[in-house]
Amino acid sequence: MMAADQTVHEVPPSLSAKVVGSFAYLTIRDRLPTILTKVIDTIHRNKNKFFEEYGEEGIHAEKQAISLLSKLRNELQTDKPVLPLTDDQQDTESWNQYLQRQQRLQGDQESVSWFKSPWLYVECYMYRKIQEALLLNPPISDFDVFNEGKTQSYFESQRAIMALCTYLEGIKKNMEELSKNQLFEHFNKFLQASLWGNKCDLSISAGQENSQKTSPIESLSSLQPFVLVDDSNLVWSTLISAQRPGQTGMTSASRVDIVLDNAGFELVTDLVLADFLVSSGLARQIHFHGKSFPWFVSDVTANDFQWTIRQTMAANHKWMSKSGVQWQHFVKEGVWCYHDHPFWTQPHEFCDMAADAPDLYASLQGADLALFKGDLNYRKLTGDRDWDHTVSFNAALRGFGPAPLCSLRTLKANVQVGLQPGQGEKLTSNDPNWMTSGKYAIIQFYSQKSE
Ligand SMILES: O=P(O)(O)OC[C@H]1O[C@](O)(CO)[C@@H](O)[C@@H]1O
Ligand SMILES: [Mn+2]
Repeated sequence: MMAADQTVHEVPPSLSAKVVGSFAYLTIRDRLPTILTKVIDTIHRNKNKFFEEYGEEGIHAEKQAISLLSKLRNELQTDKPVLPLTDDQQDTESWNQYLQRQQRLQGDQESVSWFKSPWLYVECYMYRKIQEALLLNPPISDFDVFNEGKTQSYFESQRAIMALCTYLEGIKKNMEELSKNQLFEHFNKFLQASLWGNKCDLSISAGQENSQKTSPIESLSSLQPFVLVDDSNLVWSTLISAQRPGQTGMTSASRVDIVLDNAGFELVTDLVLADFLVSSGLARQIHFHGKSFPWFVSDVTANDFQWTIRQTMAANHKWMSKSGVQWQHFVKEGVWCYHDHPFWTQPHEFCDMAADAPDLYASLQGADLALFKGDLNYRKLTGDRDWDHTVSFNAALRGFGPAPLCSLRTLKANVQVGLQPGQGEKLTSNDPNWMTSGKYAIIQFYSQKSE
């Protein structure tokens, strides 16, 4: 495949639990069953709530859902074949077609199964199966099994959220007087705060509490050495080059899309960044992309998005509530829009988006910049494959590039490209878990325009 660097790259195999002892193997053997057990426990703990709301039907649904999830956990732990979905949802057919595609790719020697098939596929499949177990048991179909963890992560990050909103409102007070360099300084701080906000996902911790305790802005400089790729200058110049001459000097016409990741503290860092981009005139509109159902323990759904804004508005803290009111206003005025296309809760590599979700690809082409938050999005951007670390980001994207894009990711899975020769080896000698600990991060940019 031809890449900007003209190097021909063999497309490596998908990461999978076939490699015994690998992070994929340990995730499927240990963390996914733990997450399923916590889901079963959460449904059981809400038995009385279901009875109060739905009577005997609620109890019956609880029992049915738990038996489906126990069966799923057993199938996972005994490496049974992956089965087609049986609920009648908008995406059911597409999921079952993807299963057939995996079976064709794998050949009919062995069935598509938890420990033999691509990690990305089976991990995404588990979260879709959790949704199926609920959808097949109305009236508890829209019960969010991960809600408690997400709201807890928000409440346990209060001090960090107060610090961030205070810093933001302080900047916005005299935004007019800021020089371009000062604007760039603050932009960088908000971009990095959004980056490190990604440390707080609840999948890597198998649902264990993982909120932000330290002051997000003050800790940025001490975290800088852990940023392995820093293309923030390219992100800045993309925003600046989207400026258009207006009546009163340069005004922004740019649309920035943020493909969200986790709720709780991370979402607040994304909303603060989005507020700064609009209030500073660096962007005219922000399009947020969330998940259409509870996903990967802590990923943002529409409920989480609205709840977080309402909760911030209602906070007993002057600058938090001021920020929340502003965010509600942005949503009302259409300056901020929220979308949740079903493609984001499917297992596809993003290089398949143009073919499998052309409407979403076309929508992203309307952006001047697309920010992809988190580890799972990076796995999908790079196809979750065993690339050599020095392969270029562009090559690993395999043609995906609807708009200038940037991944803001803390490393929590063993795929990383676009490093300098020897950089990966040096990291491995210092810290064998550098790719999965969440200690390191990247700000990695790509634009077809820069080819
Ligand atoms: O919320 P994020 O940053 O996408 O992280 C998701 C985590 O879940 C994983 O799938 C591992 O279970 C990894 O991708 C990552 O560790
Ligand atoms: Mn996530």
